Amino acid sequence: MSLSVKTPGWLDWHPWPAKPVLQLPEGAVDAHCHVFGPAAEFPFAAERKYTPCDASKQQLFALRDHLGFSRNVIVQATCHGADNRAMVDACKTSGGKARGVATVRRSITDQELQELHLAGVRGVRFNFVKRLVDVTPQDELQEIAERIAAWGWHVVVYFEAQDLPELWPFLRRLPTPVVVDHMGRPDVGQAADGPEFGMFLQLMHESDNLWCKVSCPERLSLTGPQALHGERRAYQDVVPFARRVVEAFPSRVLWGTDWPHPNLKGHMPDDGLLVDFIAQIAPTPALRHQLLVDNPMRLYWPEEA
Ligand SMILES: O=C(O)c1cc(C(=O)O)oc(=O)c1
Repeated sequence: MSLSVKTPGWLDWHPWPAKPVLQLPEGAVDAHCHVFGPAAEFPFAAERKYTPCDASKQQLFALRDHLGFSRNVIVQATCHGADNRAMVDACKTSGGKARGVATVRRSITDQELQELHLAGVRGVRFNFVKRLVDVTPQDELQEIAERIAAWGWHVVVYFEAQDLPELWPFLRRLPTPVVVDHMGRPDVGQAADGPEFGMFLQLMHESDNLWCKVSCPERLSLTGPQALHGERRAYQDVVPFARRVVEAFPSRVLWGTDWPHPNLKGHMPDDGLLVDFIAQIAPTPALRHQLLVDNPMRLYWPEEA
């Protein structure tokens, strides 16, 4: 795969997002976003499944300020494999306003883990989405989870709803807090109170250590409307799913923009309108304070929470 040729159909992040109408609470955290490269400085991994556009830390921090967030949690994107340099560089130069989630292999040394911790990393990501990665065997992941538990870190998992039954025992065994990306990617064509999403909610009920990112409506939505052209009540079909989780587990939910939105080919949302989506899923100031401030601070800046 060539270094600089974007994957066909790739949509670049929105260049001039609206100002959100929703006033975010003081200290709000964008708890899921990425940096891509820039490729000239931080080349993408040889084993990547897609080649994105560049999305630098400066561009991420400008978006943070524009949208009204105070901090970022930068999640290692799969296009960088287990080379965490771009994410680490962004965390280190953020003036304490960014923390990170890394991808590591079992060969990582204790000293490397310590360096990641000092840079601001507080979690590792395990990815089970086959279009994004060659999935790592569970025994290797378990070993990594046990090592990072000693650092007080947590595990972030990305999987698709149909894989939950198979992953269930593994998720239950993890010794750390476990954060599920993008609600475990439910099929929102099914009912929010139907069996598929019910299984995910049951896992949350049974596992006090399980957290959920109620993010990525733009990926999950089938019928929109899209967060574009001033639409401030976007992705109506995702609302019942996210709202259920927020209301049932208000102290174990996180939200993030997912900027720069890897692998979107249908439409690229306006991030300002995406922030306004939050008002639909966390309708009260108290719920929004938990979602955007209290919860991410407990997980990523516990010394300040
Ligand atoms: O659904 C995706 O394509 C996607 C990809 C990545 C990544 O490549 O890291 O991260 C995400 O949060 C979502």
